[in-house]
Amino acid sequence: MTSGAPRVTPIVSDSPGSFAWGVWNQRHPVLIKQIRDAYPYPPAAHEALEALLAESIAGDIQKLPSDVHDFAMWEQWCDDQYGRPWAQAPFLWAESYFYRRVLEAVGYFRPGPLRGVDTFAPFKQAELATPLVETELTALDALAGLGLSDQRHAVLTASLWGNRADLGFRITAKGPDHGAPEADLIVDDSATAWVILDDAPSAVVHLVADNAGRELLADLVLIDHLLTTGAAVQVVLHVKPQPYYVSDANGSDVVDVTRRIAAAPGDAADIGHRLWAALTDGTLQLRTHAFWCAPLPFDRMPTDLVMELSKATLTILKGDLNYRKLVGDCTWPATTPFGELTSYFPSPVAALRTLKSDVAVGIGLAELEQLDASGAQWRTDGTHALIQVRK
Ligand SMILES: O=P(O)(O)OC[C@@]1(O)O[C@H](CO)[C@@H](O)[C@@H]1O
Repeated sequence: MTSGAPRVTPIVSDSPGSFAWGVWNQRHPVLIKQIRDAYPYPPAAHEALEALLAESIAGDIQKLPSDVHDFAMWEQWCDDQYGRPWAQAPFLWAESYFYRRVLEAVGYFRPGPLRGVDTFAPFKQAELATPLVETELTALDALAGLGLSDQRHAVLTASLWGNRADLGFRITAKGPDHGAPEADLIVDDSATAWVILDDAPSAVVHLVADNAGRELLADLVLIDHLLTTGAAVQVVLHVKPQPYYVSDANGSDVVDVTRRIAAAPGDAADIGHRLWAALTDGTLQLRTHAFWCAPLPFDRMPTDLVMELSKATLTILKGDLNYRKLVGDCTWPATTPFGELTSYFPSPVAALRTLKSDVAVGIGLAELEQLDASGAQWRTDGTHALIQVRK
C-alpha cells in the first residue's frame, strides 16, 4: 500500500462504545426479549434465542444446520466467516447472518403451526395502529392542492424521513421518530432524480423498499405520485422474501399497508384504491429476491438481479442498510465521492437514507467539518439524512 493513503477496512464490532458494538451489546438483548414476548414460542425456541444472543455477543460464529433449505446458499455467502468471533466479522455480514439465525431459532422455516409466521409482525402491526399513521393519512388531503414541484418535494421527503421509523433503530434511539426540528438534510440531489425521470419518455422506476409500516406507507404514496403524474409508467417494488432487520417489508406488508391507506377517509382512500388497482394490473409490480437478505454488498449482486435492475430508468434505494450495501460498509472517508463508489450499479441510482450507522460518503469537506465540530452523533442518531443520486 502507498504511504499516506487512508486504509479503508470493513466495519467490525469489536470496539466497545462503537455504534456496531452497541448494536450487539445493547440493542440485541432488548430485541431478543421482544421476540420472546411476541409469540407463545415453545421452550426450545426461547433457549435457542438466548443461546444465539450469548454466541453473538461473546462467541464464535456457528453454521446453520446442514438440513436447512438455504444451507448451500449460505455456504456461498459465508465468506469464510464461520468459526470466527462474531465481533471480528464484518458488521454487515454478521448482522444479516444474525437475522437468519433468529429465524432458525424460532423455527420460521420448520414444519409446525408457526411456520412462515412473520417473527416481527406484532411490532409492525402495532406501528400501523399508532395515531401518527392516522395523522399522516389525513395530511394527504393537502397534497392535491399543491403545485407539482411542492408535491414532488412533499412525497420524496416523506419517503426519506419515513426511514427514521425503523423499528430496529427505535429500540435504542433517543429522539422522536417523526419530523424533528433538528432534522437536517446534508446532501440533496433530488433535482437530479427528477431530471432523470423527466428526460425519459417512459420511465420505469425500481424502488428497493426498506421498512414496513410508516416508511412503506410513505413509499407507496411516492409510488402513486410517480404513476399518477406520469413521472413513471411503471414501478417495480422490491421487498424482502422473509423477516429481516425487524421491520423490513415483505409482500404481506405491502398488502397490509395498501389496505390501511385504502381504508382511510379522504384522499388517502383514492391513493389506496389506485395502488391496489396498479398492483392488480401490473403497473406496480411486486418482486422479491433471496439476495435482498444476503450479507453482501450490492457489487456482488447475482446476474439475474443485475439484468433486472439494468432496465430501470432509476433505482431508488431506501434506508440505511441498503445504503451500507450500496457503497460498502467500510471506513470510507466521508468525502469519498458517492458517484465513484456506486459506478458499478446497473442503473442510475438514488439513495434516500437517514443516517443510522457510521458509513457516510459524498459529503463536502466544509459541511463535514461543521458536522464533526457540532459534537452531535450525526452519523448514527437518525437526525440527519441524505438524498444522493448517481446518473
Ligand atoms: O435499513 P434501515 O432500516 O434504515 O436501518 C437499519 C438499522 O437500524 O440497522 C443497523 C443496525 O442494526 C443500522 O445500520 C441501521 O440503524
